[in-house]
Amino acid sequence: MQHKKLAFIGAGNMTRSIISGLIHSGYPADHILASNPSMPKLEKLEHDFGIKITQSNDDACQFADAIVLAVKPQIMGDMCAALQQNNNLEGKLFLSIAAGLTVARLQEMLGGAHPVVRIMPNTPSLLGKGMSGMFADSNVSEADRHYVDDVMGSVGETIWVDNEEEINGVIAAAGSSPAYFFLFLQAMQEEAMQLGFDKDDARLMVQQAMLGAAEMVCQNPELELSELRAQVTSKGGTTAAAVNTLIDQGLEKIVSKAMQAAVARADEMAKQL
Ligand SMILES: NC(=O)C1=CN([C@@H]2O[C@H](COP(=O)(O)OP(=O)(O)OC[C@H]3O[C@@H](n4cnc5c(N)ncnc54)[C@H](O)[C@@H]3O)[C@@H](O)[C@H]2O)C=CC1
Ligand SMILES: O=C(O)[C@@H]1CCC=N1
Repeated sequence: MQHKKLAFIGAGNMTRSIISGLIHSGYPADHILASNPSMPKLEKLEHDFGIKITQSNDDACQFADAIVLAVKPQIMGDMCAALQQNNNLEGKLFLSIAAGLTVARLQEMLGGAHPVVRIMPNTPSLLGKGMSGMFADSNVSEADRHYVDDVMGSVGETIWVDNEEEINGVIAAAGSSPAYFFLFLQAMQEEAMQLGFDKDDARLMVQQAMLGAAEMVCQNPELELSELRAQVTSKGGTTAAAVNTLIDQGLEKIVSKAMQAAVARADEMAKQL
């Protein structure tokens, strides 16, 4: 992997996840810098990964060849305005992980047609099990696309989309979706407790079932998901009773509506921000 000087502006959950992956894949710590207004998260990053830290976004900008914009979408405008006012941004590559901010909007915020890659990662990146969907602006070079693919590949799987609107689909399918699974597990844990198990046993059962199911999905790419389901479902048995209830109660429609709501919210954020 190419080792550009890489700065993260905003040292929150996603920044920590990506830095952790980079360090574990051998990216030199002295080529990574994170900036944040307050010190505690920075100090933890410095302690855990040996990276450089600063409370000044301008210092971060001056250090870097590539800059990850990793603040909440709502504060991106003010942050970028200060960045472009105080620094020469020519020649820098920008990576944005903010939901709902288009490349055009980001370039407006940065005050020029700088090369921007939009990335939609997810929190399992923290464990190296992330999923990132990416879109590159037309003025991002092939070498820089490879670089960004390597960066995000250090924390999980990557795909590229050709049309920027598809990033909102990535949000629905991967960025937000860990939360859907957590909700499903939470509902299962609660019902297992109703069935008489204590909280810990209830959690152990549902989490282990999900882990095993996920592994089966990943290790059998040639099998359709419906086939894996069929393998558990004995005719006239207990699984059929449960799965038919989920289908009859409209699970598939609910999932579809939930994902559409995520896309709609991303569209709405793109108009507001
Ligand atoms: N959490 C998630 O599952 C995902 C988050 N994202 C995106 O990642 C971005 C960051 O999200 P998180 O890491 O979850 O948020 P977070 O709240 O954990 O981190 C944001 C950090 O930015 C810092 N910050 C605030 N103002 C700043 C400024 N002016 N300059 C520098 N740093 C500043 C905050 O102190 C905080 O440490 C967001 O834009 C979000 O849309 C994208 C995909 C998944
Ligand atoms: O909820 C959000 O807006 C962000 C983007 C995807 C996951 N978290």
